[in-house]
Amino acid sequence: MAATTSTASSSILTTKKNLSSLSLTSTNKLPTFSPLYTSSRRQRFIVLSASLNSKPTVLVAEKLGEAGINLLKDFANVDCSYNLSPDELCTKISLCDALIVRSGTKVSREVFESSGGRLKVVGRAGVGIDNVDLAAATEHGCLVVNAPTANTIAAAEHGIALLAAMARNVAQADASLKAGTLGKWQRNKYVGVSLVGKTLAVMGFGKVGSEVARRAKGLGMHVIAHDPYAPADRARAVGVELVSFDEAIATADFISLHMPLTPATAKILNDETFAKMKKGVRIVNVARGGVIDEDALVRALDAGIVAQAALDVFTVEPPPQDSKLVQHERVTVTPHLGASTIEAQEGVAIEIAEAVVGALKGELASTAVNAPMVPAEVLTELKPYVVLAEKLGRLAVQLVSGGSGVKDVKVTYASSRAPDDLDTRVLRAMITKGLIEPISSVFVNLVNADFSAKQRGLRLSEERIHLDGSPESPLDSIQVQIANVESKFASAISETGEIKVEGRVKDGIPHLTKVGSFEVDVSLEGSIILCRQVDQPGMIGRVGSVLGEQNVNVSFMSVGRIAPRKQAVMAIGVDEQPSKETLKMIGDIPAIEEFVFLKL
Ligand SMILES: NC(=O)c1ccc[n+]([C@@H]2O[C@H](COP(=O)([O-])OP(=O)(O)OC[C@H]3O[C@@H](n4cnc5c(N)ncnc54)[C@H](O)[C@@H]3O)[C@@H](O)[C@H]2O)c1
Ligand SMILES: O=C(O)[C@H](O)COP(=O)(O)O
Repeated sequence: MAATTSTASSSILTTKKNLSSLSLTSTNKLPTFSPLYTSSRRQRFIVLSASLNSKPTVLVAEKLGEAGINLLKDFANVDCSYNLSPDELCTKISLCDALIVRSGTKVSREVFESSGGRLKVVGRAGVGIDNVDLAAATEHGCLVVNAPTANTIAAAEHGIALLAAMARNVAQADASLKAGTLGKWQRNKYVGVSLVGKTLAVMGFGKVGSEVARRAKGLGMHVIAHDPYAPADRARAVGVELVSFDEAIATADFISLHMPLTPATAKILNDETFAKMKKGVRIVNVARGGVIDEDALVRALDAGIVAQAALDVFTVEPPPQDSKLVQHERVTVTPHLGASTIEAQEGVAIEIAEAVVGALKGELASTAVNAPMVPAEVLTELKPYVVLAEKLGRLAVQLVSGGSGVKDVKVTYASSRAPDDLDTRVLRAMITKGLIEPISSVFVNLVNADFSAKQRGLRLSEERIHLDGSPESPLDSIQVQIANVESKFASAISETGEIKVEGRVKDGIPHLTKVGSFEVDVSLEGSIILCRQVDQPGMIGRVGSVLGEQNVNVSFMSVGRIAPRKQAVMAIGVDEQPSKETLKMIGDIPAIEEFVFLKL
């Protein structure tokens, strides 16, 4: 097994890679829904341990399409409670496993804190997740999923509708004509501007922005776009030139906003940027109100820099009745209707219901927002290694003697695969779970593993050893070492002074293959007793008969020794937890120098 040691070690604290999702494992605190790991041969990544008739509860806090509600009802108890106050939401949430919202509900830190750990998934029936406190969700191990595609066309169509309506004063002329006895036939007042040949700057060339661009080109407009992250080939495919922010705003006759609201985009249109625009520019916003400084927009309208604006979204929704912006004669407004078509709402409802049900079942969510997506085929391949990783973490931490804080953990993956071909994020998260859960009441899952480690001051570094050989299986072995601690089983300390456990997957079953410097081979099912003894005939029989007499079923036994008749470590897999008396009887066998019982 010629090995070339390579690749960087990465710290769990400093890595930029997000954690991968998403085992919805839980503590036993949940009365209705409690997915747990199983160590049976028919192992699934996640199983639901709730009794068959106890369904999870999903709170739908804003109107959701019928098809989505029906999908949810097939799997869960569904509570449709619309227009809850923040306090009512916080009260209800402690009884819910999942929450579904649109943009009208603030899912604040208080909501996660009030859930008492029961809330496992927040589903945003739409794109924007700026109303969900993502940091709080992650800290509470709550997965956030959205429905990013089903309302794209509706939003793009609404953008085009506002663009055309604004250019031709449709809303203003309509209001004027209908204004009761004062209604006027004002043909001269509402002369508009043409779209054809005008330059439209699409700010944010993502899903909605590119669909708006496509449609605007169909209207004969010259379309440019600004998006620092958009690939050039996507823009080329639509026939759009990507330009800088300053060029976009300085050359556009029309500006259409399609970026998310982030700290970088908040109030991106402000006094300074309005001043750089062409006099008479027209602005459409179907993205988020917060990307415009609304007071600055009123000033720019009054100064004649901005001729007109058409807004579907506002910093505060609904905006105040007396908002100067909403009441402005040259501003067209709609109450956040971008996604509100029958078709889009049915689509969004189905998309989010499927994502939430999938997440509650413990399946991978492809629309996870606060956890990276791991392709299903990668996860399928890694499944037994995921179990191995968690169990090695559990074993290693149980070997630490009480009082010594676990801070420095090194994980070594030996693999014939190239580093780029092996995504270890899931494994790292599961080792973290294994390390933390046996010594705390914290519930660790793939969403909050990095955060939980950081909170406890746990530094986990990773190293890859590249092996020669066929890269057919993803990993040869995983080794977990805990430095700067003492062990309650001295033989677990390696030559270099760390607690060391190593494991492999054999025929799909995780095995413990090394403890300290001793080679062992015991399948990681049930629990394990490790004994150190002076190697001599009859030891297996003696320990085996104590366990047999006490009705403890032995599933596996293996002895690793330095040399014949020298010290040896015996690893015994047991199905049941031996009583204290049984363990004492093992300890009393004269040749046994030390032993430890470890729960998997
Ligand atoms: N009014 C509505 O009802 C409605 C409906 C759907 C979407 N939206 C909103 O529209 C926006 C776009 O949605 P989407 O589905 O196209 O999202 P998307 O993620 O597909 O696209 C957003 C694009 O913005 C780009 N971007 C990020 N920062 C930027 C910056 N500083 N400058 C320029 N571009 C930047 C991203 O690279 C991305 O390409 C979101 O804010 C979403 O919430 C509103
Ligand atoms: O981000 C979105 O998906 C849109 O703003 C739609 O929001 P809504 O679901 O509240 O209509």
